[in-house]
Amino acid sequence: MTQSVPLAETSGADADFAIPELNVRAVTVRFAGLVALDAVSFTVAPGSIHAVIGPNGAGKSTCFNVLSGVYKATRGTVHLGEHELTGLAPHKIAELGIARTFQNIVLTQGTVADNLMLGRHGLTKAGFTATALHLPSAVREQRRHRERAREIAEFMDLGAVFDAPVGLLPYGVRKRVEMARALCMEPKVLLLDEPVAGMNGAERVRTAEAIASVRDGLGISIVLVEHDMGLIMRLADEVTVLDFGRRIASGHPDAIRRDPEVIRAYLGAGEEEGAAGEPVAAGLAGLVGAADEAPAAADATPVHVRQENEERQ
Ligand SMILES: Nc1ncnc2c1ncn2[C@@H]1O[C@H](COP(=O)(O)OP(=O)(O)OP(=O)(O)O)[C@@H](O)[C@H]1O
Repeated sequence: MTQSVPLAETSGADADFAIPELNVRAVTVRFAGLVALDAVSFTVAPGSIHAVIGPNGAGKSTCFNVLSGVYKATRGTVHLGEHELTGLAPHKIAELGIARTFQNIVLTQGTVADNLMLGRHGLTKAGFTATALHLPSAVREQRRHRERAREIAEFMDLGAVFDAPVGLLPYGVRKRVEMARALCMEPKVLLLDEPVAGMNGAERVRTAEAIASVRDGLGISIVLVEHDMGLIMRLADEVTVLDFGRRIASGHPDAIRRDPEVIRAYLGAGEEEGAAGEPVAAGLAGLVGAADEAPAAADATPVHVRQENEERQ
């Protein structure tokens, strides 16, 4: 993950590939009587890692589902640059440049190459008949997509397993394949839903490096939902904190981890008064940079995920 690859494989399309701001404005989502998101706003700066965090049930997944078109906002708007995404179908949103990975989907079928080529599907121009008949234009196009998929695999440190069956790879590598598949869509914004959930310490370090490389090497914006606070504090350029569907804080990770309302939301009201705030301050400060060294001891990963991690180690 040290080399850089061009932002887009399309020649002469650089203007189209300028990374725009992602603007979420006053988005509300209601499920019957429940307000899962309550007028939430935030902006993802081009080429930044923007984390959306919050306790269980805060509305993080709902937010992701709105951004990717799985859920429709009851109110509010989402724009990617000049394009309004509000209410568009997921495939339209993907076409406009938003790709996502899922928390619980880990690929097991086919080779790494097969999976990455699935990510190229939306960019393939040759129709079904041309492809089935192996017409020269279709063959050329497939070859070009495969070369690009290999480039992305190498960027994600997957070059050595490009032709390997995904099902035989370790869990952490499969999760990286999933991220590479999303990158094969040539997105402008990558939505990562709990990318290190269920990983052991070494896998987390590798994945954190991969995420940083995507920002630093490709310049793509990343929106990250993750419970691992060490990873968030280390990687994120900006953090939006949700609690009961409301945005309670937004800003640089250093400011977020000292924000009294964030501390209250995570650790419970009243605790920050104990011992001049030291236990709380120490607890949150301990999260910073802790994910890589001692993820189970110091992060805010939910208990069930920690147990999975321990079983894997
Ligand atoms: N499809 C749905 N129908 C009804 N309620 C829903 C639906 N999806 C989410 N909710 C509710 O909306 C609220 C926010 O849920 P959401 O899954 O977005 O939270 P979260 O922050 O992602 O939580 P977690 O960290 O546990 O994944 C919760 O009260 C949840 O029960």
